[in-house]
Amino acid sequence: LSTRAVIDQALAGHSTEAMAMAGCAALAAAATVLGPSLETHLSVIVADSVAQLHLEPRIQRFLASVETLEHLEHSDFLDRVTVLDHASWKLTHGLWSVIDVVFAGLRLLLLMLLLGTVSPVLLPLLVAAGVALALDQHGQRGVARAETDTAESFRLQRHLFTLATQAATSKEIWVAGVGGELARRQRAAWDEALVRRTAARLRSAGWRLGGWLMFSLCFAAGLVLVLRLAATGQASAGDVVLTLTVAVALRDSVQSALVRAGVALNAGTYVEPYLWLRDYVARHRQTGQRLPAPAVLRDGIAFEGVTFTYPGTARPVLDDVSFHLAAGSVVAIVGEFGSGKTSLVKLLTKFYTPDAGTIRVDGTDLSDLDTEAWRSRCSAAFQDFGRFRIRFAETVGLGDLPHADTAGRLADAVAAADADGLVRRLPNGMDTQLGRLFGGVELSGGQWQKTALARASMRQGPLLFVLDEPTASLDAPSEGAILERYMVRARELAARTGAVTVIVSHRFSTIAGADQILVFGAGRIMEAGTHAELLALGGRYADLYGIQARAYTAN
Ligand SMILES: Nc1ncnc2c1ncn2[C@@H]1O[C@H](COP(=O)(O)OP(=O)(O)OP(=O)(O)O)[C@@H](O)[C@H]1O
Repeated sequence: LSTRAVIDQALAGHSTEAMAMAGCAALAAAATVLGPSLETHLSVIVADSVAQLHLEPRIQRFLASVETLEHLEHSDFLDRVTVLDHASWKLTHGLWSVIDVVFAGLRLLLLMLLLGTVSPVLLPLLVAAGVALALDQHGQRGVARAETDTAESFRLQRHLFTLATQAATSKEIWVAGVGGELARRQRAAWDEALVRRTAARLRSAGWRLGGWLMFSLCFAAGLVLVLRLAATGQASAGDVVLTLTVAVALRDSVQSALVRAGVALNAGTYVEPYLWLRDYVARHRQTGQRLPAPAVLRDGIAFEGVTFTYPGTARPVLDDVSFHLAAGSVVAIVGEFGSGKTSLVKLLTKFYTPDAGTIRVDGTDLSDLDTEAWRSRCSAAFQDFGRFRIRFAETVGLGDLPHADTAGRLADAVAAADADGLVRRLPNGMDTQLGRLFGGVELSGGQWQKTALARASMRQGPLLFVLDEPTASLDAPSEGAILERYMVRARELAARTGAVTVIVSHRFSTIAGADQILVFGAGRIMEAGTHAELLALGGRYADLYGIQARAYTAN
């Protein structure tokens, strides 16, 4: 507007007005340069703080508040988590772009009003710009769909990449010489995802190009019209300059609106999984009032006709299983690989719910107990134990967060896991940072297992103490020392809370002292009794025990 006024006033010989208008034009130009730069800085600051401080912890809290672990088997859940991985910044930045789009729209509207002051015939250009935007958004939606649809291939590619680059797995890959094959599979998974994503992006570019061409043609026609108006004296020289200036600004504005709309729409790719996840968690969070866990166990834990099948599979891994774990007892579970031992432990810790039958804790259905309250009375060391690369004291303290800083508790837990010698060898003792990734000390498999055992020994009053293959990565002297300590600990816990200690093991030497031994086979209990009773029975347990005993003797 100022530019048009400068030209028209100058041509009319009004130099003072022309100077004043030139000043206005300079101010407007300065604002145009400063505004976007300030906005960019502000958007980065806001996106960073919202993403890191609020969104990522929120997504983690979502995931942590699902009652069971069944969701980890659902591919639609995993697809969304894959899309959301590292996406919080993009999501926040994208949402900021929605504000940008609104302002870009207002700017477009203003430009069109300016054109309207030259001739109302130019106004339909706004419709042309709208159509161009709509075509662009249509293309972007296709890209978003392709990203969600190919999330599984993408996940496979990431998984294969991680396998090939992590120290633990790359050793096996190196020795087996399958690096090339894994790279080929990784490439195939990546290609599959990339082909669909690229096709969607090319289609999207086509829609964008088509829309922009259509708009450019309309604008060229408008410009011809203004020139003809000027030729017949119905428009001034200032009008022609205004139309040309707006032409350039309009082109930039439409392009910027398209880009911003693209970013905002891309945020939609992350908004959908985020909202889906939020709804999923709301549906699967524990609802209603549940019963507290008992203070002490008096009767014990009973499985009554329990059947369980993993989600998405057909065959039950536990099939109509019934048994009683007496309060205060040490129960060993043995059986062949894949016979359902760990699955049983997962049901006990409420990671899954049975399809049929009931698990009772002192007569109360486990599903009626408050999940968090029950888990807070469980201690467990799993065979696929976590390797938490933080300070040694912290990795142990995670087992009982309220007492993570209590030196006495930590020391007892370390002693229970026979890890005192390990701590003495660490350069900074309990304060040693673990993991080479963070400049700390890397532990061996057995040493990591000891940290898991120590973590599981932190709680002083569990009702259920689970040791799933507790000594699989340990040498014979450590195994002996640890089992001796855990037997003592089991008796102490039994006296304190009536706790049941469950030991899952393939090593029969580790379980001979148990009060009850359950022998599993194909998801059912084949035999049950004490070591002496089962040997006298001369069945499966006696066979397996005999094989192991002969192997030890031969060694
Ligand atoms: N998350 C899962 N989804 C589907 N099937 C599973 C899952 N976890 C285990 N299974 C299957 O359930 C069966 C029982 O597995 P489980 O881990 O309970 O056996 P296990 O007796 O503990 O075996 P191991 O001695 O090898 O540890 C196996 O056939 C296994 O393939």
